[in-house]
Amino acid sequence: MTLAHQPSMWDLAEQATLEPLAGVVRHHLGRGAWVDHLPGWVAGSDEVLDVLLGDIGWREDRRQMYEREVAVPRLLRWYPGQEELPHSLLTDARTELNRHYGPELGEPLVTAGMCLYRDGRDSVAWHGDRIGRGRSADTMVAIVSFGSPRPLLLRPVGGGESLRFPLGHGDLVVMGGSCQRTWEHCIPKTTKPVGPRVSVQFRPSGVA
Ligand SMILES: O=C(O)CCC(=O)C(=O)O
Ligand SMILES: [Fe+2]
Repeated sequence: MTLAHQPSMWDLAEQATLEPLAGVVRHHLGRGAWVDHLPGWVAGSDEVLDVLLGDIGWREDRRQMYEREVAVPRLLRWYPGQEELPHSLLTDARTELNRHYGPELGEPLVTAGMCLYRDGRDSVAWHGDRIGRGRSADTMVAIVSFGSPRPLLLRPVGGGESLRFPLGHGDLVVMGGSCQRTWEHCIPKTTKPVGPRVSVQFRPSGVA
């Protein structure tokens, strides 16, 4: 007799699941922007992180910076709507987000953009997701975080005090309303010793 095909207690305990989205809390930022935050949306996220940190086709992007071409300080993986996501939990997450936000958004979240922050030197600078319709129309960007906690900072376009949303393993944050036009967001670098973090961003098609 072999035990090889029996699920162990460990496997059972590690199954990733989604908590009810009803627990999400909305923060109105002003200027028609809001952020929904649900820490611990995904329970048992370790197995999802394991898959995301594997060989799923991460690539380094390069950008022109003045005279020089430099590496963007994070790895990227883009899933157009038709490509199967690397873990079924992520497919379920998109379905649940669409069930919850569909009536308010009026269209589905389709694409999944992923960022891998290898350590505290990786980051994303202040920006709004304004490629496509985010430039001119209200939209939503839903982000699920896996791995080491990193804060998402938001500040009003044109200046003002910044807000800080800690994003830990399994946490959900949704930026909605005018957020991409009237506010900017970033993931700052840190000198603290942090492990890798993967963010999965769901967006409607035509928003990036
Ligand atoms: O990693 C995050 O949570 C944010 C990523 C982001 O803002 C972007 O890729 O547009
Ligand atoms: Fe962004």
